[in-house]
Amino acid sequence: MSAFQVIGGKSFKGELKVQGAKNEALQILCAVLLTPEPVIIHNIPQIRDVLKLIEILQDLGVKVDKINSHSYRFEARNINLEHLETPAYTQKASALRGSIMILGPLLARFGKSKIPKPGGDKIGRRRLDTHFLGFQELGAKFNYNSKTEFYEIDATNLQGKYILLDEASVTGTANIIMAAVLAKGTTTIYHAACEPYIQQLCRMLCRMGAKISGIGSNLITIEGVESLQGTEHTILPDMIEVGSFIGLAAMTASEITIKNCGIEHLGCIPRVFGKLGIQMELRGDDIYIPAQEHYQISTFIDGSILKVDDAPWPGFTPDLLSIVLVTAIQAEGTVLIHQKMFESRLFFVDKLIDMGAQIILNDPHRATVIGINRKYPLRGIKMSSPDIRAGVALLIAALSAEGVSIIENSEQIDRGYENIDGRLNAIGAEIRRIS
Ligand SMILES: CC(=O)N[C@H]1[C@@H](OP(=O)(O)OP(=O)(O)OC[C@H]2O[C@@H](n3ccc(=O)[nH]c3=O)[C@H](O)[C@@H]2O)O[C@H](CO)[C@@H](O)[C@@H]1O
Ligand SMILES: C=C(OP(=O)(O)O)C(=O)O
Repeated sequence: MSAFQVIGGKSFKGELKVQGAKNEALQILCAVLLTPEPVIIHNIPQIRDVLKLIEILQDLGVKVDKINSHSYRFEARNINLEHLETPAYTQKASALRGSIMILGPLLARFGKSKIPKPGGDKIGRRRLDTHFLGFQELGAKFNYNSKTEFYEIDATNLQGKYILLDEASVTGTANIIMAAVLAKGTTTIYHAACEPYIQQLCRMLCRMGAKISGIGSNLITIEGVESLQGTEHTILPDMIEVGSFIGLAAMTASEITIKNCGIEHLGCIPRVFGKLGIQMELRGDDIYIPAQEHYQISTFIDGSILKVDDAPWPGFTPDLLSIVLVTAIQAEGTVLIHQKMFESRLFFVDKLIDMGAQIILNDPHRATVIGINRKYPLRGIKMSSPDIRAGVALLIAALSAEGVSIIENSEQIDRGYENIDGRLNAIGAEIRRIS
């Protein structure tokens, strides 16, 4: 287990370049399985989850060539489905959440697939019903082996259909789209997730020859085609990283320019951080954040306490609530954070309270932050990162705190943030990897 040692209490100045989006990369990488032709992908973040998924593809027989630091060429011509029966597959596929999205493409192209219970953040129950109910609607047979904890699907002939999704699941929508592009006839998916990364997946599939309409809405129509061809695709900047850097700048009173943010794809993210009183200037595709000693949380129009909650896109992403929460600690004012989607994502506030933050955990879904308005700094402590976003929230808290903090289980942070220590140290942070 590795750890970060953080010497906090400093402000930074400089530029941070946003990496390619983790959650888009996981979808796009799975889509290379849909064609025997080469697919070139640019802006692939070099993070643990993505590199693990690339390994799984390689193990399945995909030819992978690294073109440069963030671009790869994939060719899924010879796929070895027997690999799905090996212990190596079980071990690797159960290590991350995104592996679930190889199911749709394998089902579409080869008529069968299986996967162990996927991993990912331990942030509460994460059901997969939407994925399998969708595959079943397309005519697949589904079996869950509770002994081996394997989900298995089989289909000789996928047939397009009207599908009303159980919930607007992001990976569920991606999986069903990828199964439907090669199905016979027309599939209509209603209550589809519609975030920018799903839009990116659809656009890439259309370049490969798929026929998809309704992109960007929650009603997607897909006319199945016989086969797909190769393409070239560039992954968008990671919106969760953009939000994380906005929070970091505010908490540490730093002057930071966040480069290449993909502003048009950020939805309400800048506005939500704006409600915490953080000033931002949009400069082309960059966000400039001046050093701010003081930022004040706004209230609702009637003067009542601000609430920030998550919702499927275009609502506010649940992945940034931990960052909003930590950022509010040094603001003036009060905010209620309501994490509706996940049950166990707010427990990390215990550590923030140990550091001196004024937070009440109302229940597993809600926490009230009473901003301390820099009356005193947080103090460094030893803690452990429970998930990617709580990990980064703790890192932000540690960078703002007086003294030394240790963040154990820093692999969690590496799952989603590329060389975070190197990039933050380059603008003045003091983060050291220890084991
Ligand atoms: C690899 C990947 O892309 N992971 C993201 C993906 O996970 P993932 O696709 O696994 O998440 P889902 O969209 O399926 O659902 C997330 C959670 O929200 C609940 N839910 C979902 C939709 C809804 O309308 N109501 C509701 O309560 C689900 O039951 C589940 O507990 O989307 C999540 C929600 O944006 C993000 O946190 C994850 O980072
Ligand atoms: C919850 C997340 O990831 P995953 O779905 O991969 O666990 C996340 O990126 O915040």
